[in-house]
Amino acid sequence: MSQPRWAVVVPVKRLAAAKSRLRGALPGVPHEELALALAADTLRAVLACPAVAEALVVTDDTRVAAAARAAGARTLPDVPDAGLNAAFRHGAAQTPGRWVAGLTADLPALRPAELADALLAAQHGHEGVRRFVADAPGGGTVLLAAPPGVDLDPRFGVGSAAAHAASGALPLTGDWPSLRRDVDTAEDLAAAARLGLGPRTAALLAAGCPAR
Ligand SMILES: Nc1nc2c(ncn2[C@@H]2O[C@H](COP(=O)(O)OP(=O)(O)OP(=O)(O)O)[C@@H](O)[C@H]2O)c(=O)[nH]1
Ligand SMILES: C=C(OP(=O)(O)O)C(=O)O
Repeated sequence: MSQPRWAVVVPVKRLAAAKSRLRGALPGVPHEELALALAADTLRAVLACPAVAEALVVTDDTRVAAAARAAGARTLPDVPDAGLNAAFRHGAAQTPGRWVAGLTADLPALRPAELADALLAAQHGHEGVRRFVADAPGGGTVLLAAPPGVDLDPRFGVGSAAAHAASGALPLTGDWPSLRRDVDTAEDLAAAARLGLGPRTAALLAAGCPAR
């Protein structure tokens, strides 16, 4: 049987408001450039992943949308003032009958092979059940996956790993350091740099004064 190929929904907040906890992490680098680089490197890995048929970027940011389309993604505007989970639902609604995953856009060290491995793991073992990958600290979620015909039902936000588990999703337990390494703070950025950053974020780190 050939492997199903996934639709991956990647929401990105407006750059001026995004990644507020990272503001000032790279002195000399405009914050919006850093927020854009994180999303661009995440998307680059998604589009390079052999398990992915389509990336859908949900954003109201014109720079993000232009960069996403140039990279080969489809784009959709946000649901006005509805937040992150509405963005995931909006994207997932465009992919009826498909294997669909929601992924946060703050994974600048993401390796396509780790994403492929996690998506493969999500396809096996538990028919008709949503699966999720917790972030490295364990409280958050980086990936939520649903089989065809199953509502993605995203519960991202503070404590989302527990919220996803409570809603019936099962955790995926693979060792995927680059997938689990979301970047919210300067310390997270330093940890992602130790794993190896994508080119856009790496270039900014080289230009700025990196967090230690
Ligand atoms: N489209 C869209 N994406 C969002 C929204 N809120 C968060 N995101 C994205 O969801 C992902 C995870 O969110 P967070 O880690 O909380 O990122 P954030 O809200 O930009 O960061 P902070 O301001 O530090 O909380 C990031 O890739 C954000 O760009 C939203 O309202 N709409
Ligand atoms: C939105 C989330 O990300 P973070 O906790 O990194 O803000 C989440 O983990 O559900």
